[in-house]
Amino acid sequence: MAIENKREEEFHTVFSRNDSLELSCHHEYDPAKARIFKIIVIGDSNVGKTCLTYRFCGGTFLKNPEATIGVDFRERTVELDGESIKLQIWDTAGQERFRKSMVEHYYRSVHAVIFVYDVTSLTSFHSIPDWIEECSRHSVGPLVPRIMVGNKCDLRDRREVPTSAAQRFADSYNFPLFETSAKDPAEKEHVDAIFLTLAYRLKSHKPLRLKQPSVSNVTQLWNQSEQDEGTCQC
Ligand SMILES: Nc1nc2c(ncn2[C@@H]2O[C@H](COP(=O)(O)OP(=O)(O)OP(=O)(O)O)[C@@H](O)[C@H]2O)c(=O)[nH]1
Ligand SMILES: [Mg+2]
Repeated sequence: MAIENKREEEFHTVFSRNDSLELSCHHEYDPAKARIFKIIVIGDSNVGKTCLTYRFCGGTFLKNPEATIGVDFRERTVELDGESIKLQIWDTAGQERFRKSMVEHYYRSVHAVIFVYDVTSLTSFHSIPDWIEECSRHSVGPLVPRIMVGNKCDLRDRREVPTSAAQRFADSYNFPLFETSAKDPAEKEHVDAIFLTLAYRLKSHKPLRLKQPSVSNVTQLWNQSEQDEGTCQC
């Protein structure tokens, strides 16, 4: 299914700021209902995790977000090949003091992990190994898909993390890499595509196959195309 053809009405979005974790710590399969997948979004404070998840679930750029405390839950149900898939997205806190009591919950029964850095912050990029390490420490299995997202591509003049360096790093972990902007309206579909790529991956339980190192272009992943000379869409 092409992203471009996806109709807005196929999406059902629910927002919740929810202190209860009970809902979120299991994965159940019921053919009568949407399958639920838990995706955690991890990375330094201020990289744009909240704005990215809000962009995907709400379709707009969240102005003046506050630092996330603990976790914010967002959900979006998508229809993929006739099946409803509910993506339950855990927008985690980047600040240590706001996350320390929650970390165990973040990783429990997680189905996919999105590591986010800010392309204008080398520091946030250099933190990614620490986030990967935290993930491993919490027994997230090797088969749980992980992707990397470099956010704030709209700030072209302030870029500190070259695509080539990020791509080399991502390749060394065998993670697909995406660069995007939660802010730039022109990137809306790309943000959708990043999450939907994961959704397809989770639905099919097949590994993402990247034919050669490149900044991942979702359509290529989608079609498993032989010609994946992907470039940043920013
Ligand atoms: N220019 C630009 N600014 C962005 C983008 N995404 C987020 N921001 C800004 O970056 C700041 C931090 O965004 P958040 O989404 O709150 O960051 P976070 O990673 O959730 O931070 P914590 O909740 O503290 O972990 C805010 O001022 C946003 O407006 C983007 O794509 N481009
Ligand atoms: Mg946040």
